[in-house]
This record gives sequence, C-alpha cells and structure tokens, in this order.
Amino acid sequence: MSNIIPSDKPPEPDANGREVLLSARDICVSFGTKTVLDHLDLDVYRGEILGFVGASGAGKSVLMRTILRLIPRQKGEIRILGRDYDKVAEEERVKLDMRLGVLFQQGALFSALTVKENIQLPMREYLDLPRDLMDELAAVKIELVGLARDAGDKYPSELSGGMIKRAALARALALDPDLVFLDEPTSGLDPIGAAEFDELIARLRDTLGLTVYMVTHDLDSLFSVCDRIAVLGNKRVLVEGTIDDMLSFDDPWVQSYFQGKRARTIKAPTSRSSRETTMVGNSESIKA
Ligand SMILES: Nc1ncnc2c1ncn2[C@@H]1O[C@H](COP(=O)(O)OP(=O)(O)OP(=O)(O)O)[C@@H](O)[C@H]1O
Repeated sequence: MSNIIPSDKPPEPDANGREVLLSARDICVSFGTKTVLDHLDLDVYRGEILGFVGASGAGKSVLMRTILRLIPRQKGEIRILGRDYDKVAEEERVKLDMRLGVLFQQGALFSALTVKENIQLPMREYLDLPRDLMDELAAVKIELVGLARDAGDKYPSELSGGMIKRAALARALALDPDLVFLDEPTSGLDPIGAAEFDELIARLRDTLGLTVYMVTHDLDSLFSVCDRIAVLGNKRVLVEGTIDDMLSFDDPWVQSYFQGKRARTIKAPTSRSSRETTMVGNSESIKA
C-alpha cells in the first residue's frame, strides 16, 4: 500500500518467503514482582490478519502496549519492518510510528472533536498538510470504512457503537499504515455489526494489503477472518498457526477454547471468507 512517507527498503523475507513486518523477541514484562510476559517471541507477516487470543488477564493488552512502547519492557527486542525500534534515530522512529495504526478497545475518540477532526489528528501530529488536503483525506478514510459522508461532521456522542468503531478505524488508517493493531474490535457490537466489521477488516486486507494484529475473544472473527492465530499462555506464545492447528493442539485451555460448546456451534471454515458459515453459529464473545 502507498505511504505518505516513502518507505525504505523492505526487510529480507524469512526462510518461507514471508515478509516479517513485526518481530518481537525474548520479550519480558513485569509489574513489580508480577511477571506478565516471560521470554515471549512473536512474528507478524505482511498481509495477514493475526488473531491474538488468551485467557482474560493473560497479558494480551500488555503485549500490544509494549510493542507500541506505551509500557516499558525489562528485556527483549522489537523490530518493525526489520528496524530495531531502540536502535534507530529519533527521526526514523517517528517514521516507524507512522507505519502503525491503533484502534483501542473503546474506540478512544476525542469526544470534543468531530469524526473528521479525530481522523485528522494524526495528520496534524505528523504531517504538515494544507487544510483542503486534510479534508479530502479524511473524506477518503470515512468512505473507506463504510461511513456515510456526513458522519465526518458528527461528534462521537451522535454515533452508534458500530459507527464509533468505524470512525476509530478511519483514524487508525489516517496515515496509510502498513500494520494496524485492533484491541477487541468487535466487542460490544451485535452479531451483525461484528460480522460487518470483520468483513470490512478482510476487505481492507485484500484491497490495501493491510496487515492486521487483532486481539480478540470473538470466536467468529477467529474462524472467519484470521489467517493465523497466536495463543498467549504461560506468559508466552503457547501456539501459533491456523484454526486447524488450534483444533489439533493438545492443551486444555486451547482445547476448551476452540472446541468448547460455543466453538462447536461455529463450523470450521475451509477458506478465510466464511462469514456465512459463522453466522449460523453463536456470535457471542468468550471471556475466558
Ligand atoms: N500498568 C499496570 N500495572 C500493573 N499491572 C498491570 C498493568 N497493566 C496490566 N497489568 C496486569 O497485567 C496482567 C495482564 O493484563 P492485560 O490487560 O494485558 O490482560 P488481557 O490478556 O488483555 O486481559 P483481557 O482479555 O481481560 O483484556 C493483569 O494481571 C493486569 O492486572
């Protein structure tokens, strides 16, 4: 996908020919004496939707915030587009930050700003663009996420939950990022709204080549749009792979999560675009 900031040379592909967009190695995070992440490794590949799951309190948000440098870590290395975050100059760090978009769990829009102004915040922070161009870019993002054109002039309090998620996604996409982090994007949405949001994410991946890191408890999302799943357990990534890999992984928590009563109502798809299959099932999220 095109970037406002010209991209540098992409990192070398791994042994399987995949481009590693994000690599986390040996990550250790503790709060006082409580260790939350212990020597955790994770890779995210370009163009994939990675679903990140784990029991409540396992540390999914902590990892996401650690990657985004909102939480300090005691140990480990984080590479974005092959660059070690801690070793690049400040100017390049800012450029790397611009390649990442984030949608926090509650949308986290500024209530005193309109949708358009919210979307333009990252543009104001990182770019020096004329107002007309920012208006045009905001309109493009609003259309991209499937909101009506007049949504740009609305305040968050005037939006439904689904519209807030879309507006927050539009803001996450403001700078044409390579990788977006979504923290439980379908929580609080009704099953139809959740399915539509999943479809939107898949469409953005397919059309823009967007890479998505999605923390979720939503089994429908995991079965329908995620290309790969990583499970956080015992303070590290316990298993990663396809839905089929999850279904055959011999661990009590993974078994009960992916083979439990709710999961059994969702027929495992053979392809990623199986929302019609998952809609047959129960769209409730599991809080482990
Ligand atoms: N700033 C902090 N200070 C101290 N402890 C923290 C802090 N942030 C998170 N924790 C602790 O780290 C652990 C992991 O929390 P985290 O929010 O990452 O879990 P989670 O897997 O995202 O859970 P959920 O699925 O319920 O959202 C929890 O025990 C939490 O209390």
